[in-house]
Amino acid sequence: MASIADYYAGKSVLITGATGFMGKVLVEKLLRSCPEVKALYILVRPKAGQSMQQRVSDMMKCKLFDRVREDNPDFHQKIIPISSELTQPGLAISPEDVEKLTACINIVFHCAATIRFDEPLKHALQLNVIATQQLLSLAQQMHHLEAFIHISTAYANCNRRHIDEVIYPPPVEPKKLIESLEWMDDGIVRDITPRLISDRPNTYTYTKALAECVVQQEQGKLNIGIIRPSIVGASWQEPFPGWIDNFNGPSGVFIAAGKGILRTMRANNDAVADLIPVDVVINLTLAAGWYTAVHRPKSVLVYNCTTGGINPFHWGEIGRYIICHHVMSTFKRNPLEQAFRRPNANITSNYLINQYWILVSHKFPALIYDLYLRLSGQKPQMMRIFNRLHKAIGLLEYFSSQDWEWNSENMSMLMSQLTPEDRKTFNFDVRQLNWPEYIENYCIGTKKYVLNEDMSDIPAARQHLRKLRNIRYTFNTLLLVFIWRVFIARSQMARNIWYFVVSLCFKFLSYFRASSTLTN
Ligand SMILES: CCCCCCCCCCCCCCCCCC(=O)SCCNC(=O)CCNC(=O)[C@H](O)C(C)(C)COP(=O)(O)OP(=O)(O)OC[C@H]1O[C@@H](n2cnc3c(N)ncnc32)[C@H](O)[C@@H]1OP(=O)(O)O
Ligand SMILES: NC(=O)C1=CN([C@@H]2O[C@H](COP(=O)(O)OP(=O)(O)OC[C@H]3O[C@@H](n4cnc5c(N)ncnc54)[C@H](OP(=O)(O)O)[C@@H]3O)[C@@H](O)[C@H]2O)C=CC1
Repeated sequence: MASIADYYAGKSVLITGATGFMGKVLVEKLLRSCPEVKALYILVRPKAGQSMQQRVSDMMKCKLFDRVREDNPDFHQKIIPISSELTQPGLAISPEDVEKLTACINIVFHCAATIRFDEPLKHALQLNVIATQQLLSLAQQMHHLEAFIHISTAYANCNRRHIDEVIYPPPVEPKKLIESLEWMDDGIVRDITPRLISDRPNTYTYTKALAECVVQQEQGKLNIGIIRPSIVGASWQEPFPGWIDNFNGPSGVFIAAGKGILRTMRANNDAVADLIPVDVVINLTLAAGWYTAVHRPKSVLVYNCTTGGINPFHWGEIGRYIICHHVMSTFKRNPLEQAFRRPNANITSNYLINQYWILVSHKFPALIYDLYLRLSGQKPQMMRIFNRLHKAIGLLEYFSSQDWEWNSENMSMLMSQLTPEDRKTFNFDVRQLNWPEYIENYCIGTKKYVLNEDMSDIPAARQHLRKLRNIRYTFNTLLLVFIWRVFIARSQMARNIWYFVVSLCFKFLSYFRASSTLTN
């Protein structure tokens, strides 16, 4: 049977979401490990005043593509950007481009989505559901399409505890919801959103569940695979360890902890922290594309792409071993620049303890720092930063406080279908993942690739941490002296204890002085 790289040789691939975190890794891996691929058509929109061309050329300059650039400096010739805004009718693809795509595309990878947890329902529905529907109808017109791979999320059905590799009945018929929301104004939609999403935590997981249902309904004659990754983190091995480019999920938490801002977070110690490295997800996605095209399964195959059932790692372990020994020591060895305080974070499942630490370790220092900023004529900002952090952490806590069990038989089945060579090139065997090492590289990756901090500035960052330690010692000493003074002034007993301790110290001192004079 042809290897994965052989299969992709000469093929034209369509990718949505190629400018995003996972899309970029997908493009890079295809170019590097399937160098004979014919062309990658990527749907891109202009954004933030940048044209489509500008965005794509910026993307190709990214460090992620260093290895590909080394192998083939002309790799950009294989990338063909197609202007598209997925929220528009017909995905806003020009008729000429539609003709081009329908004539040549062999495989589609649909990665684009809004992954914001606080996205208004109408917009999340537009992008995650309606755009998927439109892309499927475009795919139906493609003359040479062999496989359509849809990226979903392992949390699409997070209202269940045990999640099989099946498409569950939708919470509501997607077409009916689309029709109903069409005539409702944004205010009404906002009011009914909590009732609609019901036992799901946000519009993201809700619309991703609806999208899976749409994929099933619109399957027609297409060969479809659905990939459901859990919490996608930095790369494990490829193209180099620790590559990450965003603040989503754990990355933002690690950065906030490394900056000494985040000191406490609520998580269930015994729950599985189902992180999955981005290169694992992409390797599985490419293998699934190959399998779907070659084996043409009759029904949609779903791949739960998770680690919990295979190589579990718990939030408690993160707290005890990783946070204490790795996140903090990693950041102390390779500290982030301009930290607010020395990194030191704890996770707890107890609501009240967490609230206590939020007050003592978040709000109180923020208040003092803002006071200092005000007094020195600057604009206060720390409280605002903490309010945003609390909002973000509040949205993540749903996922760190509960446990899910995913069946991942299709992932194992797919692995068994690969040649030994492909198993190495497209490795998604998470049994080999060493968590402490992975988390360490992840933290360094956030420093290098998200914050773009220079590793040569580490001595200055360490110096800054020492300065923060001295500030803390001075502050704690002053606080102690102040409390003691207040206490002494008010209590005769405290005064007596104080005089007793001082006279004891004097006695010891004179004893040692006398004994040292004797021995001399
Ligand atoms: C203590 C120990 C720790 C132990 C580890 C615990 C880890 C727990 C993690 C649990 C993760 C669970 C994730 C579950 C994932 C489900 C999987 C998926 O399918 S889906 C995938 C998962 N999906 C998600 O994860 C999405 C979740 N995120 C959201 O939904 C939103 O970001 C938000 C609502 C949280 C905040 O919205 P909003 O307030 O509007 O803020 P914006 O976003 O608009 O950002 C504004 C600006 O701030 C910047 N910036 C951001 N963070 C930081 C930072 N830490 N620092 C510095 N800067 C930061 C940002 O770059 C931006 O800059 P610019 O571009 O303007 O220049
Ligand atoms: N990250 C994670 O932890 C997880 C992600 N997933 C799934 O993986 C997929 C990729 O996620 P990820 O890469 O992290 O997400 P990103 O937010 O990094 O990327 C989203 C991509 O979608 C594109 N996009 C968004 N809106 C539009 C639009 N209106 N028109 C055209 N393109 C648009 C973005 O383009 P632009 O650059 O123009 O904004 C970007 O390329 C998603 O389907 C997500 O649900 C699943 C599980 C976990």
